[in-house]
Amino acid sequence: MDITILSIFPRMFQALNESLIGKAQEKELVNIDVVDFRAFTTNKQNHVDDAPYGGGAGMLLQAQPIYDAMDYVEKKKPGKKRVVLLDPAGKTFNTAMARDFAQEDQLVFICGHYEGFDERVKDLVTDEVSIGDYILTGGELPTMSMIDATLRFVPGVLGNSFSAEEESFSNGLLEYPQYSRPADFCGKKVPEVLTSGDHEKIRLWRLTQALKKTLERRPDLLEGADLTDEEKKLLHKIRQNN
Ligand SMILES: C[S@@+](CC[C@H](N)C(=O)[O-])C[C@H]1O[C@@H](n2cnc3c(N)ncnc32)[C@H](O)[C@@H]1O
Repeated sequence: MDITILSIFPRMFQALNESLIGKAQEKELVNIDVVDFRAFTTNKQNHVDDAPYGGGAGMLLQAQPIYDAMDYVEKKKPGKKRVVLLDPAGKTFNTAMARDFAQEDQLVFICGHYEGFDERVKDLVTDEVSIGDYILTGGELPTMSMIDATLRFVPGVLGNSFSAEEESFSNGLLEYPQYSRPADFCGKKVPEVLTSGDHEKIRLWRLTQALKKTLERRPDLLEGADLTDEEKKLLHKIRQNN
């Protein structure tokens, strides 16, 4: 997979050279390029922003440097691209989107700053995406979150290929509680079933806990979840006992 990031703060992406995403680049599972679109500005002062027509606070990123940076990317890497604009007014990023992005050969992220973009930049993009209902100073951190979440679904990126599928949200449920050694920590004991060695009992316990936790904390997830008959029965039981 090829990922290109358009940003005026390219150094922020050094974090992507660490940990599993760094290893994924070393293994050539993904190639990540950061293009500083300030390099494409045509004005002498190297400005990429200007005041909004009609007045108002703050400055907007101008269309020209971003259009020219996109032309450069297209020439360097021709082909179909998913172009994601970081925008608080966009669709909220989630696991389904991460899975979808992971299928693409070429992803481009355009990071905003200041008060955002000249509206005409939106003609270049396929998706406008937000990471939540809060405002950050720029699109760099949201881009890194999306890249991290997306690459988890690219085969080979995680050491254990099953782990992405077992996480919270991947099956519509929050993850069950987990424990590691020791079995008794300062009197806080691990639930007995987990040390029983009975795999079926453990599976059932985990599923029940995941359903309970989701019902308690995120009942909205259950509304859209595609539950199996077993999950429906367990959920019914949990609701009756509550
Ligand atoms: C200060 S914000 C601009 C906010 C904009 N004036 C608004 O009210 O929607 C600057 C840039 O940071 C990025 N950004 C900030 N919050 C974001 C979020 N929740 N999700 C995605 N991108 C965000 C976007 O690229 C945005 O253009």
